[in-house]
Amino acid sequence: MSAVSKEREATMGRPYRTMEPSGEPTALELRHVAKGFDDFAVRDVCLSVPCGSVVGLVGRNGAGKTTLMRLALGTARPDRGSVVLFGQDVTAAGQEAHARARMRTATVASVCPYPGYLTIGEVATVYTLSYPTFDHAAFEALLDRMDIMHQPEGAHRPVSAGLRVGDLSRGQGMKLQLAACLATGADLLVLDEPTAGLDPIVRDELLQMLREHMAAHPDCSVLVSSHITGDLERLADYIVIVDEGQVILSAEKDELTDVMGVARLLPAQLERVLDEGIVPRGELRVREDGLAGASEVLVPDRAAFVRAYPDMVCDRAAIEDVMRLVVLGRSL
Ligand SMILES: Nc1ncnc2c1ncn2[C@@H]1O[C@H](COP(=O)(O)OP(=O)(O)OP(=O)(O)O)[C@@H](O)[C@H]1O
Repeated sequence: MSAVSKEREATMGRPYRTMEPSGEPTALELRHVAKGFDDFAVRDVCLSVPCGSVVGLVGRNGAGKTTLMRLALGTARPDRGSVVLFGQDVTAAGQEAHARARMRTATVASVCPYPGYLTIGEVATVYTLSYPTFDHAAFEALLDRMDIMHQPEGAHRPVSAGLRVGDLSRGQGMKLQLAACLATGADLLVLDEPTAGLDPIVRDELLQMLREHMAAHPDCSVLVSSHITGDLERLADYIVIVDEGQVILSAEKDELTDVMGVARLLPAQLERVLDEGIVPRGELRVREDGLAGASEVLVPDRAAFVRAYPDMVCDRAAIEDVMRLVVLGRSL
């Protein structure tokens, strides 16, 4: 049996690389959080959102991303571990403390959660009740910019303030949510697939608004999940990959996209790489791609790999490549 096939038996789904806590201030930390359901469990998750950063959460369907967000927001309670919001352990401090810290967070859900009978004006009123900091003028300016409502000169109220949520398209509903979320002035935004099901133009508008908001509010922090990894490549400072309720990789985004690489190797080439040991053991993630027995190989340092093996093909890694290989590949 070759070294490759012997090693294949091990390691699917094991953590590949996780970051140590850096000691810098955080908006959110999950510390060794566990939560069990009948058929699913979150296991020993550590995750942090440094103040002023965007953390992108990725993973396949059912990996546990929404559950982690619910644990962060206090709509699910951990069985073990703690949730720390703005430096305070809200799990230990109880529900009231969590509710107070919660007022400094705002969310966007993947499906517009407001009842269809509410008008846009009533949505704004609900937000005003929940967030004393809610900025009406900013909300209306954002909606105006997104072509959901506009206020003709001399009119007392915007023409679409009476439009009902149920009459909005999916894209308009997501724009409405994001506008409301940004207008809260919250310190932590938790965005669960905010661009799912939107066309590229609307996605681009939403991402642009979010980037501008981050530029204008440098202390604002964001935890955002998405299956559209290209959006995260444009937005995120850190990437956290989740699988089967576990964090299997957390890293700076630039480390993934600028440092790692994906090599496409024939069996003899892979054997040579393994035999020579230039890449440390356990640092490669390998997956056969079915074409002529070749393998896709995630390498931790593309530049070093290309220097050592100039005859082999090694491309820049996209977040999607890293996720696929870390989740499905074997460690070698
Ligand atoms: N309250 C609950 N009771 C039982 N099971 C639950 C509950 N909440 C979540 N789960 C289970 O947890 C698992 C993870 O779900 P979750 O929504 O967190 O995944 P996800 O990564 O957000 O998935 P997707 O990308 O498809 O949205 C699923 O199997 C789901 O059925």
